Amino acid sequence: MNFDLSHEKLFTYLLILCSIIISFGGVVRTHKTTYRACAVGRLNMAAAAAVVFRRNLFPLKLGQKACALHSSCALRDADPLPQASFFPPNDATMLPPGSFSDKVAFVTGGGTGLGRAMTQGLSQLGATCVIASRKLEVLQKTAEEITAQTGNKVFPVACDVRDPAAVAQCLDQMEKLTGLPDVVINNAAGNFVSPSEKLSPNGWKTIVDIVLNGTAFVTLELGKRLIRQDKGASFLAITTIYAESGSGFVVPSASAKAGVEALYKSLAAEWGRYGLRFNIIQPGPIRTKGAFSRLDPTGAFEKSMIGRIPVGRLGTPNEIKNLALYMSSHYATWMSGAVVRLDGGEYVSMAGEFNDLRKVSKQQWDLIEAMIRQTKGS
Ligand SMILES: CC/C=C\C/C=C\C=C\C(=O)SCCNC(=O)CCNC(=O)[C@H](O)C(C)(C)COP(=O)(O)OP(=O)(O)OC[C@H]1O[C@@H](n2cnc3c(N)ncnc32)[C@H](O)[C@@H]1OP(=O)(O)O
Ligand SMILES: NC(=O)C1=CN([C@@H]2O[C@H](COP(=O)(O)OP(=O)(O)OC[C@H]3O[C@@H](n4cnc5c(N)ncnc54)[C@H](OP(=O)(O)O)[C@@H]3O)[C@@H](O)[C@H]2O)C=CC1
Repeated sequence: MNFDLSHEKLFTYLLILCSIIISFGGVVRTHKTTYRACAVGRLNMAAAAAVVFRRNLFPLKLGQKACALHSSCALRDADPLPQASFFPPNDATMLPPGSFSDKVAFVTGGGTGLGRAMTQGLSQLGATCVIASRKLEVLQKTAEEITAQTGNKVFPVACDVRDPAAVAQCLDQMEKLTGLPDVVINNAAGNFVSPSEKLSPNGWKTIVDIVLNGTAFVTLELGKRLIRQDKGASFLAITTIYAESGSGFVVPSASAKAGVEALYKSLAAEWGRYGLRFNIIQPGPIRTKGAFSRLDPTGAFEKSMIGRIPVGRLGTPNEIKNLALYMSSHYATWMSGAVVRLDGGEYVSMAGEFNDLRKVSKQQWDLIEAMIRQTKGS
């Protein structure tokens, strides 16, 4: 038998062996600690798998091997590009204090990630907020933290937006707590990367139910109630840049987000007469736990993602917050049916036929130019 134990392979086998030993070590310990130790072992296995996966996709250069021994290093955030120093994110809240005084805001998925940042901003500017999603404990923690920070009340309400009856109950609860909202942000979403040939009908349905049906249930139910009470409001939906282009490997999300955009543009046209306006933000990649754990779980793609963003870095939740606050505020009452892309230029950079020519060096350009000039008259 021919064992080809190159340094690379030996290293990988050792890593996996260590992980197995650690997880086995956990199992033979006392009954009470078994679960936690197994979980640690599983995490090590996952980290080892991530390292192996990433190394296969983007082989490490010599001298970087020691880094791969540590899982946190293997999954380390990718660095911004040099030009990012021209474009530092400004996380300060942009609108004047009190911009949302006496306003009520309803944010789905407001307990985490971008939803949390938008809720924090609305609350800081005076709004009373209601945040809704499935995990009440997560919502409660966020609500307590933001309320303590801003002094304005944030109410957590458990709600699975896939269930229209649960949505109606959640809005009943909201009406009792705060009355109907002035600002609605449909931010809740579900997503995962998967080859489409591996998608089950329920996998498809789960994403489309959260993203498209969930947004529709919340928007239609709230819209009807607002119309009945003759109350105006601003609706904002958070979609994504690939709602426009489509994208492989996230096909249910792309399809559902495109549906959300059609829903919002249609209602902007139909329900303006009731004092309701509808707008859309398409964010580019922003590091949140919810998104990155499902869309880049190994960390292998972050560097290439940053590489195609002209601004040279990922976005921040606060950048989305500032845009969302403006679009939801009384400074933007003439804005309806708008789709605003906030992505550091990633969309146009991926779309342009010749944009890869960025990689051509000065010397190569001299050569190319000479070749083109030679064609004169031919
Ligand atoms: C890197 C960033 C760059 C760009 C970002 C651009 C856009 C980002 C868009 C986003 O939306 S990011 C936000 C992501 N956040 C979330 O997804 C949070 C909520 N997600 C969840 O709760 C789960 O991930 C969920 C969506 C799977 C829903 O959880 P639930 O418990 O309701 O579902 P199940 O676990 O029961 O699964 C339902 C169904 O789906 C199949 N499935 C689940 N995961 C996968 C997978 N990875 N691959 C294939 N299929 C999957 C699962 O097997 C079930 O189907 P079956 O019943 O088995 O047929
Ligand atoms: N981060 C990014 O790079 C990008 C994000 N986006 C969009 O931004 C928005 C926020 O994403 P992000 O903050 O990154 O990710 P998160 O995973 O942190 O946010 C998703 C939120 O949706 C809630 N949610 C999921 N399923 C349901 C459900 N059935 N009912 C009610 N709430 C639900 C989750 O709460 P819970 O689990 O408690 O239900 C969670 O708070 C999403 O619309 C996403 O598509 C778009 C482009 C890029």
